[in-house]
Amino acid sequence: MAAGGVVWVTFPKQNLIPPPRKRFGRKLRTGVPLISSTAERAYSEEKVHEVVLKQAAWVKQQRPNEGCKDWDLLNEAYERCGEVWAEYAKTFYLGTLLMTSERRRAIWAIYVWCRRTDELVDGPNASHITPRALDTWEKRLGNIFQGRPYDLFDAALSHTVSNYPLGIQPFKDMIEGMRLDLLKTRYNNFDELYLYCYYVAGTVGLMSVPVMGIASESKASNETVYSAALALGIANQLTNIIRDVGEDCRRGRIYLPQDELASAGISEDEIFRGLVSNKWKIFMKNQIKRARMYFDEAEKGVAELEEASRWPVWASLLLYRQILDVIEENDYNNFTKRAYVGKAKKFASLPLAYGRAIMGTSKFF
Ligand SMILES: CC(C)=CCC/C(C)=C/CC/C(C)=C/CC/C(C)=C/COP(=O)(O)OP(=O)(O)O
Repeated sequence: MAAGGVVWVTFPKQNLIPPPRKRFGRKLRTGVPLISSTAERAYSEEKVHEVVLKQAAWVKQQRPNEGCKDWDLLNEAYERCGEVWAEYAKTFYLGTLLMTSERRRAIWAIYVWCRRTDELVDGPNASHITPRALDTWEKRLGNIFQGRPYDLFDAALSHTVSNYPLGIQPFKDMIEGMRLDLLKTRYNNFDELYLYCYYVAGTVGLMSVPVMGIASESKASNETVYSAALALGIANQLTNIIRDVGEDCRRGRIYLPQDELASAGISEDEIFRGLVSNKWKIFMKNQIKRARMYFDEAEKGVAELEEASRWPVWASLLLYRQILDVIEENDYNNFTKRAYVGKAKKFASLPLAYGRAIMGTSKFF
């Protein structure tokens, strides 16, 4: 776990540089580039250096009189992270809006790095991504932690890891999850699936705690709080997997445990055909039950967080948990119906989340 490995780095301000826009492949609706696929595939250390020099020159050229105020660039870096996060994480974005601004920015920077990492194997250029590209990404991660960011998004994270006691291990583990995802399209049993969920989402829980903060009055051990955070990541990912069965199998991936599918008598052919049979419904009920168990586990830890972080965490927990309710309402058709929590429902859960946050427990609300 991340709790022990605290890494402090000094952030070198002169490295705050904008990304090489032209090289970015994918653009979001807001025009924000997300990942530089060509660069990810082809860049070498020398090329990076060359790009960095070009960018530094660009900065000077753009702001000749201003003398390139690093603080402005840093703000821009965080703002861009916010834009990406708003575009991508519809469910979690709302929760981050409830945080203090400093924490919100840090969480955006962390989550955007996670999103970009995920995008390497899940995005439009995924077919070009090799284990070597992930090695390069990991090297770049090391540079971020040493205060040598490559682009603007990295710069925000570099600043964040210098501001909060974040360890590098969960970030590395997430890259390991991507390595796994490159090679693996089936999971034999829940143990294997759990490991995958840890890599791709449990790690996010571990990264979040140092930013959210543990309440000074909390009597719980660090392990308890980190376990709850890990459980929330696992619960979210299991929910995600249950929600996206149809979408994933169209990409040739089945994350559901093979042994459990076999015991339920469900064949791959039925999954590919999107058959919502009775046995599928029973199987789904059990998968949902397990995801809820992890949510329950996570709930126990929220009250241990700093007060200002409880509401946002409760909000995102309740929002994501509701996806499971929608799957039930959709009568377990997660092949062609996307379980979606509408805006009205989302906003309706905010007072409930607030109530839980101030009572410090889930009992009364
Ligand atoms: C409970 C305690 C003690 C702390 C909280 C620790 C936290 C914040 C844990 C949450 C970790 C987290 C946000 C994991 C992400 C997992 C996940 C499945 C993300 C899916 O992201 P998207 O697919 O982009 O989201 P959408 O469903 O909105 O599309």
